[in-house]
Amino acid sequence: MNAHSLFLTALRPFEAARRLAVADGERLHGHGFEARIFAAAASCPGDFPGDETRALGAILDEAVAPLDYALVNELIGAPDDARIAEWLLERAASAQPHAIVLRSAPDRGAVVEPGKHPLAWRRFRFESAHRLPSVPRGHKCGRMHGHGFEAVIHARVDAGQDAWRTQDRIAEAWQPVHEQIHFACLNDLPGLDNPTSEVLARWLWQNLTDVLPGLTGISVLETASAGCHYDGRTWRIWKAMSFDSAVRLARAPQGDPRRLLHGHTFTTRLHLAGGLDEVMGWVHDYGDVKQRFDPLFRELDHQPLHQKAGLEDNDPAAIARHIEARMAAELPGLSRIDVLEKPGHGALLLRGGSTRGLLVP
Ligand SMILES: Nc1nc2c(c(=O)[nH]1)N=C([C@H](O)[C@H](O)COP(=O)(O)OP(=O)(O)OP(=O)(O)O)CN2
Repeated sequence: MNAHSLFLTALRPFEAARRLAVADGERLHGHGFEARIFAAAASCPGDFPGDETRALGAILDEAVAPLDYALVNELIGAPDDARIAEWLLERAASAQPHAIVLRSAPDRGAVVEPGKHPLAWRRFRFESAHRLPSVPRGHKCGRMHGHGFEAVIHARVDAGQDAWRTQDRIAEAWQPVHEQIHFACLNDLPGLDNPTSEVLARWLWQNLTDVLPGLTGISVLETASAGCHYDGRTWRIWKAMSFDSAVRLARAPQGDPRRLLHGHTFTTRLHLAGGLDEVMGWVHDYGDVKQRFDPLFRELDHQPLHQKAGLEDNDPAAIARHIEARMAAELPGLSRIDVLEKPGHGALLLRGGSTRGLLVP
């Protein structure tokens, strides 16, 4: 376990107005923003073991509070997404954040990490058919089918530039690609005869890298629960599964409601990193990840976790460790286990300690 690192994440929505000097003038407008923080578990001690995610959420809440129902320009100059995220990074300094991810609208936002260039991101949807020709006979993905795919594209914000300009550059670069893949059968496109998420992510990279300087990563979300991230060199795939469980935090002090029996709809995302199997065109079949997780899923779903041997602590970090111990041998390439107890709040256990790709999508 020594080489592993444990991160926590918390999320806080806020409503705010801002004026931005965008291409067509400086207009007052409003957003339903969402700020997400990532920090090493060691830097956000809680009041008791298992309280760390709440403690991180409290730091983020305090950081965000002045922006909620406010005019952002009164606090931050030229408040594009990256500058707001940088401001929050400073205000949440007590958690020594690894990063802040800001979403100003469902399809755009920025990522800031201390000492690094901010990134801007855009999210796009395309409606496409495909079939995977190499899967074994009877595999459902061998049939012609389709998805409402999504892609999330990250690119570096140039020094001194506004993040919205990078977001616009991403959209401009995306448009010609979108015209090829939206309302199309992916298998018909040159280079996409085996259009897995991984092959599609690489194909998008090849099509975007020359026209989008500063491109850092492409995520392809094939379904709501499965997707992959490609950074031009390596892939990371994930499969998400939800389980509904009864829990109690036995180490919470008397009077804390979390000491009482309660419950959560947990989401776990199992990530696998590696190269492509050149025949299958994938790192590992999403369906197989789900299948291998199934025995453990049955032990967690609709179960009282506080009574489960080896799972005396029921907080997301403890559950992530439990999943890691059970799944590491089952899934070679398992690189990360996320356990969220509600959307945006939970633990991320990185196997091997590398934080590459921690923040996306
Ligand atoms: N590593 C990959 N595995 C799979 C890919 C892929 O592109 N890369 N593609 C498929 C299929 O196209 C399939 O439609 C999506 O997979 P899956 O997550 O298994 O499908 P569901 O969302 O329908 O799964 P649930 O059972 O509903 O969770 C297969 N594998």
